[in-house]
Amino acid sequence: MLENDLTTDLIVLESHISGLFDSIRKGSSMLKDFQTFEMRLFDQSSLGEMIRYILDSAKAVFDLDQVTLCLLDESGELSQLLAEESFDPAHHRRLTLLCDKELFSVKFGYVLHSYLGSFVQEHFGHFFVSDAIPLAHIAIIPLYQRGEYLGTLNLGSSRPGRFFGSITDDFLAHLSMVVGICLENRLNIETIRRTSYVDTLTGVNNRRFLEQRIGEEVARCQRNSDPLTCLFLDIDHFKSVNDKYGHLAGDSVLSIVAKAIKNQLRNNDVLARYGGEEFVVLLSNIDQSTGCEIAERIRRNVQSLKITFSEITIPVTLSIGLTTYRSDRRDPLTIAEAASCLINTADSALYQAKNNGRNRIEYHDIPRDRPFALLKA
Ligand SMILES: Nc1nc2c(ncn2[C@@H]2O[C@H](COP(=O)(O)OP(=O)(O)OP(=O)(O)O)[C@@H](O)[C@H]2O)c(=O)[nH]1
Repeated sequence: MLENDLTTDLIVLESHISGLFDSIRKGSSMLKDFQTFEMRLFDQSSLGEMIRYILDSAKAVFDLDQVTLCLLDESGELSQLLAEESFDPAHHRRLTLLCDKELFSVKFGYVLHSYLGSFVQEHFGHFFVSDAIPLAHIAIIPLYQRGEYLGTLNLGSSRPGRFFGSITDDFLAHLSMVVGICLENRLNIETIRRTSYVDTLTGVNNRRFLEQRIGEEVARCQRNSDPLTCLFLDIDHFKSVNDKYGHLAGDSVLSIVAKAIKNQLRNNDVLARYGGEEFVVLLSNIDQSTGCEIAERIRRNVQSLKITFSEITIPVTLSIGLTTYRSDRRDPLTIAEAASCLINTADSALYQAKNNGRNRIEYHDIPRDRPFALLKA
């Protein structure tokens, strides 16, 4: 009798131990998956990739039926950064961006603590996509970074009781922290990258950006045998604007002229402040005659600007030099040579426009020989 009882106890104990080992194995395999997820998350090279990775991979790694993200985007910065990557949030239903803090608060409520529990459509429906697998249990985890509320990460499972227990609480708190840090870190990197290419006074791109993009534009033009037109633009007698009206007035003129030039261009054209009162424009797939029309349109538009500073009207004109590059398959220039050619030839055309009286455009052909080695200093 006693022997039977002992045997039964032993079997129960063995089964407990085996269950315990199972949970340890499961826990350790989950920990490993989570570490891999974390490492890959840190490794994503753009904001769009990171969001895609969270939405797609978290679902598989944590064996879930739905993962969604709701992010607060008050300044519109997130939308803009994603647009630059051609990531259209409208095509990603599991990502919600809300720019209105009030609306975020009304629609989502400020989720200050994680919610782990049953899915109730009327309360939590807006956090998830409705036409997917029906959800039974959900975790809504707030994302913070340095006290700033970023939004929520929302996990859904069709299994009742999927998110349960103190280990889950700790795990979700850790997940929330990691996702929050990664998102903010990526946002900071993208913001620094963007601002390092933007001229702070005029808001257009700077010379560093041009030097990077010109190679890409030349390569594209060589690949597709398309023309590439380059405009070199310089405000006439700008020194006397500063001398007569003051440096602040000069700054204002620079900024207004930059915007006026930009308004005459397509979205994908490159406009950069090259330095001082000089700007460079790259028009991809634009030939000489259309390039001259665009340059003339810019010149006329700037001449007709009514720029006032402290109630004084400041007359402003531009001189523009331009050139068009077409790659020659028989004697192709290297990308660096073609880039130098474009800038130097447009600059020499600008020099002629200045000599010929200013407030005019001049076109120069790219020279046939190869005299150019460096970008204009
Ligand atoms: N206000 C202001 N002035 C600047 C800035 N950068 C350069 N300048 C001024 O731009 C002026 C350029 O003068 P110049 O190169 O002599 O040319 P210009 O007077 O425009 O004469 P032309 O080009 O020959 O028509 C200089 O006085 C610079 O100090 C800036 O960011 N703000």
